Amino acid sequence: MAPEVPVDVFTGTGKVATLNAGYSKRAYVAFLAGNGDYVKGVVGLAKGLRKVKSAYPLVVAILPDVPEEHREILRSQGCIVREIEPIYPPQNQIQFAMAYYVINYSKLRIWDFEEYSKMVYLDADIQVYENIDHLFDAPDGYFYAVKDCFCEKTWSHSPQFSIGYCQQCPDKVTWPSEMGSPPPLYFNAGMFVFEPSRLTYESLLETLQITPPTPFAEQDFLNMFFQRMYKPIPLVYNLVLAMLWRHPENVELEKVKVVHYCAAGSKPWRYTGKETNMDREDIKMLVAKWWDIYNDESLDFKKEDPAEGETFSRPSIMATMPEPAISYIPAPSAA
Ligand SMILES: O=c1ccn([C@@H]2O[C@H](COP(=O)(O)OP(=O)(O)O[C@H]3O[C@H](CO)[C@H](O)[C@H](O)[C@H]3O)[C@@H](O)[C@H]2O)c(=O)[nH]1
Ligand SMILES: O[C@H]1[C@H](O)[C@@H](O)[C@H](O)[C@@H](O)[C@H]1O
Ligand SMILES: [Mn+2]
Repeated sequence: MAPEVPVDVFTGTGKVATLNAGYSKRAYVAFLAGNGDYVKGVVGLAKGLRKVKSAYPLVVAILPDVPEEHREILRSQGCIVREIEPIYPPQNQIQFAMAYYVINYSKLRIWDFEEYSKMVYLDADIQVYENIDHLFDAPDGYFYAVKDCFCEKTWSHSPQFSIGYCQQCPDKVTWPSEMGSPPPLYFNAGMFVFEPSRLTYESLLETLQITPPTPFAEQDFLNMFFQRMYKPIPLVYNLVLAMLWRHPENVELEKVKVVHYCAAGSKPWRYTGKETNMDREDIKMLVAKWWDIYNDESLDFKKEDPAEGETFSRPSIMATMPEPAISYIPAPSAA
């Protein structure tokens, strides 16, 4: 039997392992496609990680269609920019929404980043408000992520939604026995802890080629692939905003460490306040909080900043290293 995850790993009270010998083998990783405004999300994230004094660098896996100007912005914010090749869905499966699938499946390339032993993946529309470096100390051999919520319209294609079942409150509407066994736990793939590995990477790509695309693209795929290794972690590590109005009884907002601006209309850099639920006070507060970090010039990366010592000088050195030359086929526009 695999060992249980020690509870204290997720309390966040433990010491941050800054001078850990394995330090250089740990990193956060985000993903960027296209020439649009998601680059703002990654910049915000880089500054947010700096604000909470994260000891580990932020690697950004980018598709070839990210313009040089945006790559430069990322480097100037201390990010390690790594170009990846696009991953296409299995042939003949998809006539429409191709860009959507290419964007999302390409994320699987991060399993190939074998120079890191452990990584924490974060979507560009995520912000980190408290240090989460202790997640790297979680035992190896598992896939850690936060359970998703099935209550938003984005889930209307699913049997869960059709009967009003959500794993966030599994006793409210119980799973009817005539529908078979209840669905396995399902995570949101905007944040997860994983171990890059060439073997896993190859198996992911191979399996993808025989897996028909489904509405939540790589999120559905990863849920299937890692079903048996999946360990849920507390929702403070990825607050999917819809939790605020769908399951307020499960949320203690002041304890939340990581916010995922994934609800329709909630991306801070596109926020207008007009969409459903976007006029809520908690949402306005969280959007303002994101902008405070984004606009805070004191959080801009300073190459020569000695105050941060070993833990920050290393990312700066790596950030100035040339990218490895990788050949690629052009990606479709991510618009
Ligand atoms: O034009 C784009 C679109 C997306 N992205 C990247 O792709 C990520 C996923 O897109 P969103 O964050 O907009 O989408 P959601 O949060 O609604 O996505 C959720 O569902 C997706 C699949 O449906 C993925 O699984 C994603 O990780 C999960 O959080 C972004 O954060 C960003 O890193 C870009 O770089 N450019
Ligand atoms: O990844 C998706 C997406 O982010 C949606 O916005 C959200 O409603 C879903 O719960 C999630 O699974
Ligand atoms: Mn997202």
